[in-house]
Amino acid sequence: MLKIEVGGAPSYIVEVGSGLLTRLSVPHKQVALVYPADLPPSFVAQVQAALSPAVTVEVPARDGCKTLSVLEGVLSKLAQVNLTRDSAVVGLGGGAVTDLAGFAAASYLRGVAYYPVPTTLLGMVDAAVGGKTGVNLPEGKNLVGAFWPPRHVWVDVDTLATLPPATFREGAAEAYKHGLIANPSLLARVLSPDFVPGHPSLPQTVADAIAVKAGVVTRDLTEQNERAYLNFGHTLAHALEAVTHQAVPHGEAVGYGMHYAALLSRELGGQDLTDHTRAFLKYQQPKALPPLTFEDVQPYMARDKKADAEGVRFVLLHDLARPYLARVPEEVLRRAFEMWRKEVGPITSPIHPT
Ligand SMILES: NC(=O)c1ccc[n+]([C@@H]2O[C@H](COP(=O)([O-])OP(=O)(O)OC[C@H]3O[C@@H](n4cnc5c(N)ncnc54)[C@H](O)[C@@H]3O)[C@@H](O)[C@H]2O)c1
Ligand SMILES: O=C(O)C(=O)C[C@@H](O)[C@H](O)[C@H](O)COP(=O)(O)O
Ligand SMILES: [Zn+2]
Repeated sequence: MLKIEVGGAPSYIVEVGSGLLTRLSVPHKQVALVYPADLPPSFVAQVQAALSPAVTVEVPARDGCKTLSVLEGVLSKLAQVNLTRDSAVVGLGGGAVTDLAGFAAASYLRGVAYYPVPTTLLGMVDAAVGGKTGVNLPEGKNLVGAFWPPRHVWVDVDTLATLPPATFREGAAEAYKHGLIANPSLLARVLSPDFVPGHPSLPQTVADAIAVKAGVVTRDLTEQNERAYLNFGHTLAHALEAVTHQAVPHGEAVGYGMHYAALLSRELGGQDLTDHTRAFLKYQQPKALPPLTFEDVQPYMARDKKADAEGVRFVLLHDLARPYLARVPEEVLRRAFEMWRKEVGPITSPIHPT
């Protein structure tokens, strides 16, 4: 068992290990369990047996659950069973469900305890840790939400066995991102053939990727400065997700967006790290993008949460593990977008391999 402490008030522990689903326990009399409709039923059964939830709420798969109307349905279910303030919400599944369940916990009765149990690689290395919770609007990703840190996180790596390989590779994008912004040793480990469910080295790589995020959110929970670096690649990524109505999944959008951010970084005089982001795209084999112009994505990039009164800011890299925030002149954004668009065409294939 590996344990990572995340600082805060209060601090909490992320446990990484095997067989955790059957051993969950929380110090709350009433628990609400939220999970997606397509989750393997055995996961739900194991958590139900461990926690005896007062209410279980099944929600749509993927970002289909990250809407205000699904949130309303979840909150109503909690109210219908009279869940009290000393209760807890458990979110079991990928990052979409943990974002939704975390926001339900943050807003129900103005806040009850929240426990994520991530079952995707992306949820494990990123979404379940750090307390960003929320839902999407048609206007953009995660535009409504709250910082609501969990009380404890259980990362049961056994659950990755049922994850489709393409979904595993979606999560690899966020682990690779942690490598680029802070721990370059992760880069080769993520691309290694050993980075697969069941391999004995996987828990340590997952824990090291979590440790990057844990360190950042311990120092800057509410994104006053350093936390923005965790958004590397996300300005374009969120635009791709929103403009395609979530046809591009988050992890693939991040793979694409990291390559754009590496091109921008190089255009602004940074080290050329595009071989790294290109290597990641080759590994990830994302779905082909529809034909997109700069004008298609620009309105969504303008709503990025890193924007301030003076405009949008991008996370760029001077070099590996040397991130910074910068405004980028529009002509540079456009030039890099054209380079990116030319490259991602040939890299992608229209049929998503599994
Ligand atoms: N809060 C954060 O800090 C943060 C960080 C990164 C991403 N996110 C959000 O996370 C979401 C993406 O999360 P994701 O990549 O985990 O995708 P996801 O939550 O959409 O899950 C992908 C699919 O896999 C299914 N699934 C989950 N576990 C499974 C398993 N073990 N076996 C088989 N199927 C399984 C899910 O039900 C879903 O259909 C996006 O909404 C993104 O915005 C949030
Ligand atoms: O935790 C963070 O901070 C991140 O930026 C992690 C991202 O991987 C994640 O996608 C997050 O949800 C993006 O946050 P947002 O504030 O840009 O919506
Ligand atoms: Zn992300």
